Amino acid sequence: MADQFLGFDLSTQQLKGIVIKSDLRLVHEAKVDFDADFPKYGIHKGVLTNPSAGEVFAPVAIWLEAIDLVLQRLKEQGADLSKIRGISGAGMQHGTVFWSHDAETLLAGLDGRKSLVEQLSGAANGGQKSAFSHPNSPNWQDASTQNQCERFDAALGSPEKLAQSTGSKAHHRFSGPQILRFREKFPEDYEATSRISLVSSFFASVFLGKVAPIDKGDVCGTNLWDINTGRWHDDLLKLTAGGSDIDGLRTMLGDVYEDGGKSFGSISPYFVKRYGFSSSAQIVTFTGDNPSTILALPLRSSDAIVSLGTSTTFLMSTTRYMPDPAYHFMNHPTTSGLYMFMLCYKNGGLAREHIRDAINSLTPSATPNSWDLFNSTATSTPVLGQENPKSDPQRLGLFFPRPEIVPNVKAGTWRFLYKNDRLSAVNSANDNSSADWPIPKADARAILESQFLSLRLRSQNLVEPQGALPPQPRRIYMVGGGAANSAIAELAGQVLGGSEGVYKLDIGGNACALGAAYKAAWGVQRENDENFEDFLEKRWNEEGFVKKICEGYRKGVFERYGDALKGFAEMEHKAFEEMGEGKLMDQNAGGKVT
Ligand SMILES: Nc1ncnc2c1ncn2[C@@H]1O[C@H](COP(=O)(O)OP(=O)(O)O)[C@@H](O)[C@H]1O
Ligand SMILES: O=C(CO)[C@@H](O)[C@H](O)COP(=O)(O)O
Repeated sequence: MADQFLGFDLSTQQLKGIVIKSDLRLVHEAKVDFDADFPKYGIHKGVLTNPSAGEVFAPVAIWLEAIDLVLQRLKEQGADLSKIRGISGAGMQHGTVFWSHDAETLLAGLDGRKSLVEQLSGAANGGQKSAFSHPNSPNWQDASTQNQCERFDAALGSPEKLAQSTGSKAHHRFSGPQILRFREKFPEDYEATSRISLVSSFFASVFLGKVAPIDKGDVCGTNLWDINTGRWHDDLLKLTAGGSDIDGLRTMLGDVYEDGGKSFGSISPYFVKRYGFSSSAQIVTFTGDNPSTILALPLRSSDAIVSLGTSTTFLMSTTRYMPDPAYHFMNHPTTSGLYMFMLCYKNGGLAREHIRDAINSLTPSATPNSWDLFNSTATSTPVLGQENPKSDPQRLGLFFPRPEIVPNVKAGTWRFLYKNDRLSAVNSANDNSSADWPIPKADARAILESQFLSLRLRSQNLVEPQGALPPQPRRIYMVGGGAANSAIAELAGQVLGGSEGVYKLDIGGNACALGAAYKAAWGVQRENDENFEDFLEKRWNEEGFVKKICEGYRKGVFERYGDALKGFAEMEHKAFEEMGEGKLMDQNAGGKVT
């Protein structure tokens, strides 16, 4: 019987499941789209919001329903789940799930004749016992914890010190500030909580039939884990637990294991009975979606991944731990001594969609949701909006329909013309078009340039000269929903460079789920102490697995975008002065030109 492995990606808007063989080739894939498949929850783009408090959250019940549905869809496609020897998954970073005191009993006693949601979610079983002390999981887009973040940053003395210890300054979405707010806002629910999971360990728990440990990469998204000592940070636990029951909180969070390929045990009998899994299928540590994505490719130093999902993230794997409040460092999910560098933006796919829709609305015959007009408008607009680079000002904009993470500013749109070291604001109101900045057409190129300039500004100290070329990534790999868009890839190459070019994965639609499936295969099949990189290298098929989309570095163009970084950083400072949250811009966003 040929062994197969199952990988999942539980992201903002979808759950994707893929089956691979031992040679890493894809056999089946299926997905569940939360808005389309579960309209009864009233969600939009996967979440519910309470804008007055900055809250963004998702009912955990949706994810339970999605697990049953995606497995059913895999089976309908002909997947033989009895062949699966290992399962791993990726949960969107950084969400938090609160289990009730009944959780372990309910997880252990799941009946294969009933659905997960019926048995685990109190709301769906007529208010009977629920496995959750709170029905919702704060989503990574949540911005309700500014107060708690300030207390976290202050707890160790400064954002720099917190970043030095935990890999990041305090972030709204991280579990530490979220748990602190949860305890203060819902004290009874906190009392009713037995264990706390991240989305990834919640997801592993369902498959395992008991609450699973948090992964060593994903735990770095809590502001509670000391990366240097490899332990929970007592001072930060104390702040979160309110100075009282630190050991209680430590128990709620559980142990974290060094081995990212560790099996936590065999699959829950629920899945054996209901879907025909083998009872020996192993549940291998589930990690965050970003750490999982870096496992989908044999990343070399100076390679970068740009993930264009609901969020935009920029990922690199590095041996250098250089924490800074501007970005995140996390433990590599499989390999000791390596770290994941990450930048994460809330205003990714949805911000681009706003401009796409505004452009489509100018043409009554345009197909709704089509990217064609957005793409042709972006690529036909000159670099930085300058017909004549010598005389025209640069067009620079920030497009944040949601509060942003980098920089930490409230929602807003800023458009500037930059010339002779001076920024002049134009058209901040979206309906106020002018010849200097025609709205929405000029926005198409400007938003892409803006998103990639921000990545370039903040990653410039991590990239190295490539031969005779200036410092830049070697390869840029595009992943996530937006990787299907060749115009976006083109702009990524123009702004960020990439001495070998811009690439995408050519196997299946989802790097993150592939990374999880590869980790499951490694966890089960590795021989002795074989590390993940060697395991992948042996099976990697460069021609079959990746595809070059376009050139990266373009002489002259790359340098013009380099010149634009100064005005871009000044623009961010202006936006921060107007709408920033928290302390100094340099501490919050690292928007410095070096
Ligand atoms: N052809 C395309 N061009 C640009 N963006 C796209 C395209 N197809 C999908 N997207 C974007 O991908 C986003 C979804 O990304 P995906 O990675 O699938 O989801 P998730 O955030 O749930 O992981 C959508 O919000 C959409 O903006
Ligand atoms: O890291 C973060 C948020 O902290 C994001 O990347 C989320 O993990 C969401 O991922 P997508 O839904 O955009 O794939």
